Amino acid sequence: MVLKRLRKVLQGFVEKVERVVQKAAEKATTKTISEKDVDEFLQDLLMELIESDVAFETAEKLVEELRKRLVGLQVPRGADTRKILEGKVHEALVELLKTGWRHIDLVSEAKEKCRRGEPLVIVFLGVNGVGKTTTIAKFAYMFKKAGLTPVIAAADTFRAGAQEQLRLHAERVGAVFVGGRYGADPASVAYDAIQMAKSRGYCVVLVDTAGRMHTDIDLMEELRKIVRVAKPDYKVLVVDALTGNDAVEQAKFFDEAVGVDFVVLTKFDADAKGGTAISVVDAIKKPILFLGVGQRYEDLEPMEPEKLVAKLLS
Ligand SMILES: Nc1nc2c(ncn2[C@@H]2O[C@H](COP(=O)(O)OP(=O)(O)OP(=O)(O)O)[C@@H](O)[C@H]2O)c(=O)[nH]1
Repeated sequence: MVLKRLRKVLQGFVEKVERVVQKAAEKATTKTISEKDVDEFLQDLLMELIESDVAFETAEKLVEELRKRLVGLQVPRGADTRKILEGKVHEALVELLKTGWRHIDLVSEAKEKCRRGEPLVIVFLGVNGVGKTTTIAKFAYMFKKAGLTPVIAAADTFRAGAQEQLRLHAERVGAVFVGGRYGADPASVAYDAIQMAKSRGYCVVLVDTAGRMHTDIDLMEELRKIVRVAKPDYKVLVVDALTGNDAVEQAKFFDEAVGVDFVVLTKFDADAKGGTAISVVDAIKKPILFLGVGQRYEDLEPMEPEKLVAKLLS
C-alpha cells in the first residue's frame, strides 16, 4: 500500500521534471518574435501595400490586425524571422480574399434554372468606364461557348453610344440583343428581355446598367428599380483594378444600395498590382470571382486568391 503510494508520488515527480525539461528545451530551440521585429517589418509592409494600390485605411487596418497576430509568436531559433513574417502576411491576405469566395459554375446554374423554365439573370453594376460593357460581352462569350445563347439587355438608356456598343458585341459573340430607345425606362428593357428569354427558352439574361457615379441619387434609384423588376440571381459589381482608394467607396455604395453578390475586377492585365482586390473584399466582405485580363472576349479568368496575393507581394 505504502509502496504503491510512493510509486505514484514518484511518477508525478518524474512527469513534472519531464515537463520542465521539455519547456527548457523548447526555449532553447525557439525564440519569441518581439514588438521591435514586428514594428520594422510592418512599417515596410504598410508602404508596400499602399504602393500596390491597397486603400490607405484598409492597409492600416490590416497592419494593425497583423501586429496582434505576430507579436509574441514562437518561431524556431535561427529561423529567418522576416521570411516567417512574410509567410504569415501571405496567409492573412489569402484568408481575406477567400471571404465568401467559391468556384461558381454559372453555366451549370443557368442550365439548371432553364430546366425549370426560368433564365439565369445577372445584372451588372459599376461606375463609368470600369469595363462593364466589355465584361458583359465576355460573360456572353463564356455562355455561348458552353452552348447557351444569352440575351443581352441594354438597360443603359442613358449614355450615348451604349446601345450600339452592346449591340455590336452581341452580334460578334452571337447573343440576342434587347435594347431600348434613349431615355426609356431601363427597368422595362430588363423586364422585356427576361420575358423574351422565358418565352423563347433562352437560359441566360445579362443586364447592362448605366455606368453611374455612385453619388448620383436619381441613377441609384433607377438602379434599385431595375433590381426590383429583374429580381436577378446575381448582382455583379464591376471594378477597375487600377482604381485604388476610390474602389472602397464604390463597393460600399453599390453594396448598400442594392447588395452586391460578387465582384469582377477588370484591367488586371494593365499593370494592376492587386491591392484594389484586397480593399474591395475588405470593404464589403463579398468575393471577387473573376478577373478581366485583357480586351478580348476570352480574357476573363476565375480569381485565384493564392496567385493574386503572390503577385501583390512580389
Ligand atoms: N486591358 C483591359 N482593358 C479592359 C478590360 N475590360 C475593359 N477594358 C477596356 O476598358 C475600356 C472601357 O470599357 P467599357 O466596357 O466600355 O466600360 P463601361 O464600364 O461599360 O463604360 P460605360 O458604359 O461608360 O459605363 C475599353 O477600352 C475596354 O476595352 C480588361 O480586363 N483589360
